[in-house]
Amino acid sequence: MKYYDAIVIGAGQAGTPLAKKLAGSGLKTALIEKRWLGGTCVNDGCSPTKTMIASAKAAWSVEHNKSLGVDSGNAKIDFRKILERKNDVVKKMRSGLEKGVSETENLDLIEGEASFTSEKEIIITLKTGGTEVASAEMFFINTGEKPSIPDIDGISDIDYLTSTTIMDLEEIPEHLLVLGSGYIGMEFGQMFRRFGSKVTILEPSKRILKREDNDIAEEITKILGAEDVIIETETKAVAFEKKSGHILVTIEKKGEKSSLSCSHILVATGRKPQSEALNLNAAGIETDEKGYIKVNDRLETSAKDIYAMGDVKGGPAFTHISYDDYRILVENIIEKGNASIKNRILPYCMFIDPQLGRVGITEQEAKKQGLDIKVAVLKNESVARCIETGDERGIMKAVIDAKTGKILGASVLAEAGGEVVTILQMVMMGGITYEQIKDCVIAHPTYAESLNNLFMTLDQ
Ligand SMILES: Cc1cc2nc3c(=O)[nH]c(=O)nc-3n(C[C@H](O)[C@H](O)[C@H](O)COP(=O)(O)OP(=O)(O)OC[C@H]3O[C@@H](n4cnc5c(N)ncnc54)[C@H](O)[C@@H]3O)c2cc1C
Ligand SMILES: NC(=O)c1ccc[n+]([C@@H]2O[C@H](COP(=O)([O-])OP(=O)(O)OC[C@H]3O[C@@H](n4cnc5c(N)ncnc54)[C@H](O)[C@@H]3O)[C@@H](O)[C@H]2O)c1
Repeated sequence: MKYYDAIVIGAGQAGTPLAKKLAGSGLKTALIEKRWLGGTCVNDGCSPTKTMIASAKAAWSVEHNKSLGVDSGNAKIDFRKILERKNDVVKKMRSGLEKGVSETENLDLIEGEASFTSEKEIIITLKTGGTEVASAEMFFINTGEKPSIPDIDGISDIDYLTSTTIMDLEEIPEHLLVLGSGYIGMEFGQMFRRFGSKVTILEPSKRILKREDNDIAEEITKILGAEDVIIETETKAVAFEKKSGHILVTIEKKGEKSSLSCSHILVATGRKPQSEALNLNAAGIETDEKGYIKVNDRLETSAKDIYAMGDVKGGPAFTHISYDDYRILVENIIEKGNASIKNRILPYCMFIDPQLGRVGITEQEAKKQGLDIKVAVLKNESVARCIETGDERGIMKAVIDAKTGKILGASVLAEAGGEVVTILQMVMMGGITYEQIKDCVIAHPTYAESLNNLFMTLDQ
């Protein structure tokens, strides 16, 4: 048996930097990873998708540029090159992490799957075969999530794709049917449409992107509709059948059944925690009914000296949240501070084009909470920068506390929406009021300048 001061299970967005930091502080540390360093973000999530989305944007621009007076013919998609570039980006990022970990003193990387045998001990099923037992004073769990596959008649008989396997496809699907209109469904749907696939998105709910405001969802539906992405709401797939060369899907819309044929299916119906293999009961670690590890505001689990970080603890599943969990644990464990995840402002960006940058509360959520709010809304067709660059798609809005004038949340559906919303995030952090932004001198004609105009709408 090997003895450590700290064992980190899962080399995701929190696990890898935390293992390095713990080892750097003098603690004998082990990092256990069953697959690859970098976890979902680097290998299957943010980086590979955003690399491919950049290619899809380039393809779209070829056509769009014609409206700007630049005609470079028709876009020719070299899918092999797109995949090669994506693989190179992933490899480069992953090898940077491998180098960092291997050069860290006091840190052992053990490649295998960890499972608790008691509160202080784990067994690791090694990648190379065999097992190893290790014990530690402290454990940090960062095992992330994996795609959740709905139980639909015939699904196990078809070769459905997930967000992981779709990135290794060597051909562009002729007709991609996407189940689910969350971030994954929307990003891949638009991307493959731009590569030339026919794309149909099925969403059982009344509308797409339930967490977002209705006007934002409607605008996105319009934008994707203009690119011929077919979105069917209140529609679900109820059966699949493999036919020669295609998949026959029985769909149900408001109780009416019909069928459609497609070449590929992407299941993007949500993700579930990777907590089963951990045998959490053996360590007395409590989970919720879905298997997410329960933590308090300091990321402590129900078991003493065992912490959970990132997606596996439930809540918003984003790289920057997992990374912030790492920061909180460093502050509390190494620097003996008292950091908490309470009242953390939540920003995120959905990388459809134009991007949906989001921060804080939505209008629908504010109304649900009965807050006294003002809402500022501006269409991009009246933003100088958008008019000049020839891309007037989208809308921006902010939710404001009616009494204090402070910003509670914002949605920016625009080119560089993720960047513009970050300005509002900093405004929120600084407690700046909307009147101050309205009257702030901002360089003309930038996207940021539209924030003057957004808040001017409240004077009208
Ligand atoms: C297609 C896609 C696109 C995304 N795009 C974005 C984006 O643009 N922006 C954004 O902020 N977020 C994005 N996300 C979400 C983001 O990837 C995750 O929130 C982020 O990676 C944080 O994950 P994590 O640190 O909790 O764990 P992960 O990164 O998932 O890492 C967990 C690691 O633990 C390992 N592991 C699991 N169980 C065990 C075990 N028992 N023993 C040893 N190792 C184990 C896994 O192999 C994995 O390497 C995307 C996700 C997907 C799927
Ligand atoms: N840009 C980003 O930050 C980004 C990008 C991709 C993924 N992510 C992360 O990954 C997580 C998972 O994304 P996701 O899109 O898989 O999940 P999601 O929870 O965002 O969306 C899933 C969608 O599938 C629908 N659905 C459920 N069951 C269905 C069924 N049987 N058939 C059809 N539709 C069904 C749901 O109604 C929902 O709209 C996100 O919550 C996000 O945190 C982030």
